Amino acid sequence: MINIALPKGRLGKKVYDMFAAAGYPCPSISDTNRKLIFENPESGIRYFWVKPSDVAIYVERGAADIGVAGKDILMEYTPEVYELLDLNIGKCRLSVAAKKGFRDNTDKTLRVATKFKNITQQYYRSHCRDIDIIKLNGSIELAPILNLSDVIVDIVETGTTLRENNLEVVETILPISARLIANKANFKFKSSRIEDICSHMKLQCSASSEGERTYD
Ligand SMILES: Nc1ncnc2c1ncn2[C@@H]1O[C@H](COP(=O)(O)OP(=O)(O)OP(=O)(O)O)[C@@H](O)[C@H]1O
Ligand SMILES: O=P(O)(O)OC[C@H]1O[C@H](OP(=O)(O)OP(=O)(O)O)[C@H](O)[C@@H]1O
Repeated sequence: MINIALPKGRLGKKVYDMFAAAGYPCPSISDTNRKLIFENPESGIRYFWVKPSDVAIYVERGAADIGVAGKDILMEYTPEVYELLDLNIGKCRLSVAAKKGFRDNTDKTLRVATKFKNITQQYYRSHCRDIDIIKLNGSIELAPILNLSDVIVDIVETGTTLRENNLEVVETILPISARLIANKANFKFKSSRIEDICSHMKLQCSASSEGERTYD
């Protein structure tokens, strides 16, 4: 049996559709009821719906053999997993953004609101810039508007949230996409099965590429 952690939410359906098209469907799967585990005994595949930021934990600890997580999550939490494949979906960027016209041109400690504490710390350390991190869990764009922070470090996909709140990208830190990851020990025990899944998924990546997005 191969246990696969799927991210709930905006990535979930796209990711499952890729697995199904790659030859690993699970007819009973649904994201509209409260069931979390779905099994296809014929193909020996079991899917779990997991909170996106938790996928890497399930995989790292072996509760799932493989799973799909955004590069943002992998960079932030650096789980001990194998990153097998860039699925080329869930494309976005992690960016520094601020109110239109903001310039970081004083020596004052910069106040940065973000969900991504570790990436933010690393980024500003590499720029030798003193910062005060304000850890938020959502609606990050509110922080500079209400003067809770000077800038934010957050995900930008279409740019709509920034635009509708009169913010703009200052700098891009990291391009992001969804990655297929595997538990290190389970990969050894189940290598032929997992490699098989990986190569079938790879064919889907090239077949169903989202294409290049244009950003603001
Ligand atoms: N517009 C976007 N906003 C956030 N994440 C995005 C976006 N576009 C693509 N992604 C990718 O999708 C992944 C899952 O995002 P989603 O918003 O579904 O989860 P989340 O609500 O941020 O996760 P959690 O509930 O675990 O905090 C992100 O980790 C990122 O890699
Ligand atoms: O560039 P866009 O297409 O507008 O997407 C970016 C927005 O989407 C995410 O928020 P999410 O919808 O996950 O809500 P949140 O504020 O609760 O994190 C992200 O944190 C940005 O706010």
